[in-house]
Amino acid sequence: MSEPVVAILVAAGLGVRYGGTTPKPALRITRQALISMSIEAMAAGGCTDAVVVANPATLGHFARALAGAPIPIHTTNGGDTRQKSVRNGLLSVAQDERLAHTKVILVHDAVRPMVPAWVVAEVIKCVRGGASAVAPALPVVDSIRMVDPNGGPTQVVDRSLLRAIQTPQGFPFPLILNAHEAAAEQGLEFTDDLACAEAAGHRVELVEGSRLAMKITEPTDLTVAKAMWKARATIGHHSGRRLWRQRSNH
Ligand SMILES: Nc1ccn([C@@H]2O[C@H](COP(=O)(O)OP(=O)(O)OP(=O)(O)O)[C@@H](O)[C@H]2O)c(=O)n1
Ligand SMILES: C[C@](O)(CO)[C@H](O)COP(=O)(O)O
Repeated sequence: MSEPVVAILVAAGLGVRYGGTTPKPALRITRQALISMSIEAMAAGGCTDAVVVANPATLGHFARALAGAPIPIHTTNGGDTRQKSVRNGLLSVAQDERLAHTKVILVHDAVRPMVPAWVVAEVIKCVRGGASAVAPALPVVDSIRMVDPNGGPTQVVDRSLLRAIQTPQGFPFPLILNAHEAAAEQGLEFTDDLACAEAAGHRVELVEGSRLAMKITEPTDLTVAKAMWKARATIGHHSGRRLWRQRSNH
């Protein structure tokens, strides 16, 4: 049997910025819940198993979505930060007799449901090729300024050097497990797993991201995502690649 490629899907957030009573990963862009689309995207890109990290109180909302998944699903409880939720997912992989042998692990926000399979496949390929920490990234398109917290003048930032980081982020399994354990021991907090691996001394690599891998954070994002999903054949892959080639210097 071929070795597993495990996707950890973090789905235990409170969705404070989105509001409402439905857990964000149970919202819908199509007939499917966001969590369901995210799992299908991971499977389409080459993942063999998924670990869904969720709060026990909201797991019922995901039941139907998880029942129809194309790959085996494991579940575990979330923590009170994204980082703690990821760590719980990693520990559950380590405790599973079959999954513990995985070499490649992906960590994905359940609320990035439209990520194309080619992005997922590229992250897996890069880790298999020897990379320590991989994430999809996009050039920034707005002009950027840094504000002074003391009310001083704002400063322009060279946006050609900036990248917006997406998920899934990929790692060799023992490397990211150890990095999370070290962060927990030292009380370090990061906004993503790439930064966690980097703090443990590992080199970060960026691959081309996609506008379709947008994160559903606020209500407007769902409206935008619905429109993008309808137009997905024309989005991201071509225009995104052109932008990446012209501006990228990673
Ligand atoms: N304690 C947490 C916090 C976040 N997440 C997950 O991490 C992803 C990215 O988080 P975000 O979009 O910020 O979701 P929320 O934390 O739910 O949003 P908010 O910060 O507005 O409460 C989401 O899939 C979310 O469910 C998680 O599993 N556990
Ligand atoms: C992991 C992430 O999606 C990468 O861009 C991002 O850092 C999550 O941030 P959030 O504030 O937890 O949504």
